[in-house]
Amino acid sequence: MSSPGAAPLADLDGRVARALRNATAAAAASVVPLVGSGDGMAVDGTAVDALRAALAAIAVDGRVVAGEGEKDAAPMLAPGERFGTGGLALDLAVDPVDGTRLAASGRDGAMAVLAVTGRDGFADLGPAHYLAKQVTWLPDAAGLPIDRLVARLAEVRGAAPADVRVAVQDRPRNADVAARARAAGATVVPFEHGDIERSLRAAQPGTDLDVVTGIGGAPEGLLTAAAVRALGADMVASYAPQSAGEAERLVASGRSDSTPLTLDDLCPGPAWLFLSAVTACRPGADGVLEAARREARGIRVASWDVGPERAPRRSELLVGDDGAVAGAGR
Ligand SMILES: O=P(O)(O)OC[C@H]1O[C@](O)(COP(=O)(O)O)[C@@H](O)[C@@H]1O
Repeated sequence: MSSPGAAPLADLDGRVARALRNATAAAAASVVPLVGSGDGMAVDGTAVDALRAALAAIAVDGRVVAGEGEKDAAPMLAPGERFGTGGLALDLAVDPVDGTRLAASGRDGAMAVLAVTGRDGFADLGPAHYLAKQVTWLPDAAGLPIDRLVARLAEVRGAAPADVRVAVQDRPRNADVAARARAAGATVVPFEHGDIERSLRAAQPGTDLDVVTGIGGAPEGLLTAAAVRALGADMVASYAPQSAGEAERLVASGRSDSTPLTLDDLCPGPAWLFLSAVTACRPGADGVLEAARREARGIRVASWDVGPERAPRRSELLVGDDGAVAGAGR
């Protein structure tokens, strides 16, 4: 959480924003040869190396606060790692590939994704690997019991409960919340991996999803919170340890799984999220971001980003074999 007196970062220089977006493009491009390889560790390791190299050259005083990988013992950018050549103080949450197993098996929904905010602008989740999360586009609605949330969304949309679509990651730990959403009359949309992609859609009205709920990865929760903040949507979370060891570490760090984390706790100030598709992704209502693919002049990558007080933007980029990124005119 923001340290007392820390001013939230109000703006991001356009060059820094482009460099952060391009870092995700470099990561996505780096794993193109590994899509469908079956080797998830190689996917993560290659993306981490590409991201680390790209981040090193950005003119910021950067600090990693959440880098997905610890719970799966996968290569990762480690919390506390510094990056950049100096300048604006930024904190970074990053998942070099959300959907590693999707990329390794050549399925849709894998993306390189990072989010930034000002120094101390993300919650410190300590040793948490998992969070219970609820995300919805309806402001001030996250945290309602799922039956009341479904009823409220149906009322606001002037729709039947069955038209309210609730995405739940298909895991035994989420069976109860999925059953409660179904009992409330909602349509439950199970998914295997990629709760950031689903949360981005649930955080925007007019997509195929109204809610994401259930337990998923903790770093993904901070990335989601940054986007939810930028999109003006709502989110709550709580610690949800999935092993005795995780529970013990949480308690030892002074955290309790009964502590609700609101959006103001998770990401209180302005935040920016940048992503690039590894395989085809759908971050919003405005169609598919195509999978990164090799062309004669380099690897074409589709990116998407969102920041405070502006609509999401899409860009097409070309990543050269030297890692240099340029706009890709057709
Ligand atoms: O697969 P688990 O252990 O249930 O963890 C859930 C998390 O894993 C993912 O499905 C995939 O994450 P990674 O590809 O980064 O490992 C996330 O979207 C989700 O938050």
